[in-house]
Amino acid sequence: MKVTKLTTYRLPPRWMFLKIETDEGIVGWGEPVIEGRAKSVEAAVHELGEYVIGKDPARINDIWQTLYRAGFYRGGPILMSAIAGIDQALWDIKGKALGVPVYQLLGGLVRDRIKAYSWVGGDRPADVIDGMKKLAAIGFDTFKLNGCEEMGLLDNSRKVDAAVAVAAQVREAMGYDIEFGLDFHGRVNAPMAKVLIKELEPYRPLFIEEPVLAEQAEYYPRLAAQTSIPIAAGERMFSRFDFKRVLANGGLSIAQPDLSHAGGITECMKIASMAEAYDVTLAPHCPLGPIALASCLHVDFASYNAVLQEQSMGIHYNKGAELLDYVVNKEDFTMNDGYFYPLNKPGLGVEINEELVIERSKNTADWRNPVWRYPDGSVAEW
Ligand SMILES: O=C(O)C(=O)C[C@@H](O)[C@H](O)CO
Ligand SMILES: [Mg+2]
Repeated sequence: MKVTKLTTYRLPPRWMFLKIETDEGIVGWGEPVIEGRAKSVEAAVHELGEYVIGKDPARINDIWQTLYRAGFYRGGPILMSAIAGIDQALWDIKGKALGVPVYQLLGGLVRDRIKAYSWVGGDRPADVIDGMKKLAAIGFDTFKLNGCEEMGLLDNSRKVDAAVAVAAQVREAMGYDIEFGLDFHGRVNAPMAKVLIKELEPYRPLFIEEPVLAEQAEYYPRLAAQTSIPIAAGERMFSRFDFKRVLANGGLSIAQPDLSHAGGITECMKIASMAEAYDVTLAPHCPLGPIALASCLHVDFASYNAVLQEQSMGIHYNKGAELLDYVVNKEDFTMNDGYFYPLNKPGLGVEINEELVIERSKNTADWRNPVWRYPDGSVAEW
């Protein structure tokens, strides 16, 4: 079998799908994207496609290593997201060619279901209680919300109290029947992270995500030493080489590689194994679409240390399309009592409505995240 063509579709809400065709008629789908830099990743996919067209799609490891090493420069969000989408599609092809779901090719099921969590509250989480109650009514008991709005490099008690008040309201309204992670989203710098985490301790969030930016990961062990709240990070780490120093330095309790940013299934399986060696759990980051989610699920069902799966149903970014809009086999993604179950169809197990993808990819908007600024006019981390 040989790869014959790569086609990319940028489409609402802010996703990109990649279709890889072969000379035997088997097609694989991947989801390479960096939210807000889709055109850059699209260009990278087609540059890297030169190393894929004409090759045997079964040789995933050789193709992955070639894509990573052959161009001299490596790593980073753009190239690793392009590799991720190509890798996902190659696994999809391999599973379809052999007639088995990808998790079987990764060693088979290590669990029967994986707990999902849902976002509530949007960019400026004020009233998250209604959202939690609606989702709790359909079985969710685990949520994630932004831990704060803009937080100045040195901010005042009122801003800290406003952030902590949201966590207090959640516990007041929902008690301990639910769990919630707080995503600091990289908005908080190290001095303020120490202050904010200390004030949040009494409300026992399940984890604090990106307490500081990945480029400040040397603070993870220091922050972990001051709190019992588990530290989570990984969406802005793009290979096992980015994770290795963070894991070795300690402080991380939950590794959150993104299957569409960190080199795909091949790389994230290696990251999962590295994390397990350091007694770090796995909770793949996934605010994206169905192919990214399916790739996460196959890794979850083959990785012992997988504990939670993010999914984008109802997420505040999904304007213009929802998680399963382009999926034919929606029923396979049903979340019963807040859990996902294995995708058992051959390959990734996602049947794409290609006609709708082609239609919706025409003239699609090029999503950008908002640019925030502090009161003094300087740019703030979003
Ligand atoms: O889902 C998360 O944990 C996020 O932090 C969302 C962020 O990754 C946006 O997708 C960036 O555009
Ligand atoms: Mg996050």
